[in-house]
Amino acid sequence: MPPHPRPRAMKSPAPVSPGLLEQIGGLWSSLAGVMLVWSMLRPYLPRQLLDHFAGRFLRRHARWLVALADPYLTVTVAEYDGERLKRGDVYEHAKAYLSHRCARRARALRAEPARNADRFVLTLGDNEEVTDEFRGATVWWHSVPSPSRHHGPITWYGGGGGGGGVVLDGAGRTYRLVFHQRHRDLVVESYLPHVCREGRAIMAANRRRKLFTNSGDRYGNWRHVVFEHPSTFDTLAMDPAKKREIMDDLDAFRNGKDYYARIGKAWKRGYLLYGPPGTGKSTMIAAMANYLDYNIYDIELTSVATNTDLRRMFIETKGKSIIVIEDIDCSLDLTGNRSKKKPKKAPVLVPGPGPADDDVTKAPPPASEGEQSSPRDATASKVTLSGLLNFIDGLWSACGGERIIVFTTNHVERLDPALIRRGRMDKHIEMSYCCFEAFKLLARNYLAVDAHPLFDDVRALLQEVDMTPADVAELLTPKCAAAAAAEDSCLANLVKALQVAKKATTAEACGASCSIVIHDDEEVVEDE
Ligand SMILES: Nc1ncnc2c1ncn2[C@@H]1O[C@H](COP(=O)(O)OP(=O)(O)OP(=O)(O)O)[C@@H](O)[C@H]1O
Repeated sequence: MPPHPRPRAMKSPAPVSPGLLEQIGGLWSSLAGVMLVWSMLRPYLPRQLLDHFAGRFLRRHARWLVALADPYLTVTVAEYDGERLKRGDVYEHAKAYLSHRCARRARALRAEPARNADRFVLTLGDNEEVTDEFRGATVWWHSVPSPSRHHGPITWYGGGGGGGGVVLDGAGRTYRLVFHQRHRDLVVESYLPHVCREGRAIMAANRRRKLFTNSGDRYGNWRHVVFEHPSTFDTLAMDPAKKREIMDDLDAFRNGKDYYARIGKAWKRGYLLYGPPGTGKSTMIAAMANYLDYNIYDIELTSVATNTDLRRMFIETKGKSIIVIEDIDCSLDLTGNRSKKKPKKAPVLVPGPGPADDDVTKAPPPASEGEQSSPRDATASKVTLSGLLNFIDGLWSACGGERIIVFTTNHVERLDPALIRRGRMDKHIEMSYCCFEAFKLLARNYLAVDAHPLFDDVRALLQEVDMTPADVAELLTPKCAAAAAAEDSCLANLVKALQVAKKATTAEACGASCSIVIHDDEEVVEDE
């Protein structure tokens, strides 16, 4: 690289005609005349004018000479753009395009996992070169490895004649595209957009949904597994009208790129899911991801050291993703300075607003009475409420776009109003106890029944008793796959459990002691 033009075939020299010799002689005498006039005029011309003329003349002719000697131009596509904050989209597209189009012809390849877990994708290995044809033009792609492991900046330089380029200082791989200068317009205006378009389509086809987590990583690095949760809106038991409303909201968000641009809002949306344990908050998140075909980033806030780490983690997330903080009331003291209430799991916290970046240097507040059992050591999270607010809707939160942020909590009343106000958490969804419509869906999914004589009993009891969808689902699960008429026994057992729960509620209301035991053999027994 760059490619060498093919040597021309040798020909025997043609005899020089006398006319040509005469022309060359004339040219020389004209040139001599110009030089003579120039040397006579030169002492009378101003110095600046001479310098200016000489500079321009030399520059122009140097470029011309370079282009004559090397007519090939170079475009570099770096793995990291924006000073290494995130991997460049163009690089990803080029990589997908090359693995699809050209990797078959390459000799050095790298294997990466594909959508289907049993398969892998081959990409260009380091220093590998392949050719591609586009509308009659030949171009060359070269994969340049990172020159060192040292993390340094990317420096761009403008180029003349041979084109621009990039100086890499350990900033990831680079693809170098080389082509003849006569194809410049074709490459810039048609070929590169074609590469991006094709690459994007290939990436979409190969995409495997991923579940990312930072859990257990003090430096806030994302690790992922393939996301394969089977929950969908079809299997999610909840009031159908409410479900439809959520799906419409998600559709509006997914198709709302232009709308968000028009109203000047970052393309993101916050969902707050609240309700008792077992009402399907996590199940709803999985259904949302499956419905939108988005990745999930599950943030374990107590594993994030500082607000700066939180911001960096956010920047590293990609578009088309759901960023989740589960049980947010347990993660931090999110009441800021407004309340003395302590978080359930009591991680170390730094109260108060304050700039997001300064928190690294803040000393943790002294442990108050009752907190001695959870020592505030150096490894504790220093993420603050202000850092979290910044994460949700600060300036950085707008980068990338197409992100949904979901908080879940069992205790919505414990959260600071600033955290969940509209605009931050745009949609508040209460996940409540099982209603009859939700039960019907569970009965259809778990037992394949749409109607049964016991349905009326279940309807009446669910109006009086609170039972979570998780409990209903458990009672509707046949304990033996081969059991005949499983629906009869499961539904009967559910009715019994609801009756016992109703009695317990009544007894509790009148102060009597009562406990409910559900034995493994599915018999619901009441102890008084
Ligand atoms: N609405 C629902 N529809 C279908 N299944 C449900 C629903 N709610 C709960 N389940 C069942 O109960 C199990 C637990 O539900 P899930 O973890 O989603 O509840 P949660 O509200 O997130 O609980 P927690 O607050 O304890 O995290 C799920 O695996 C699912 O099988």
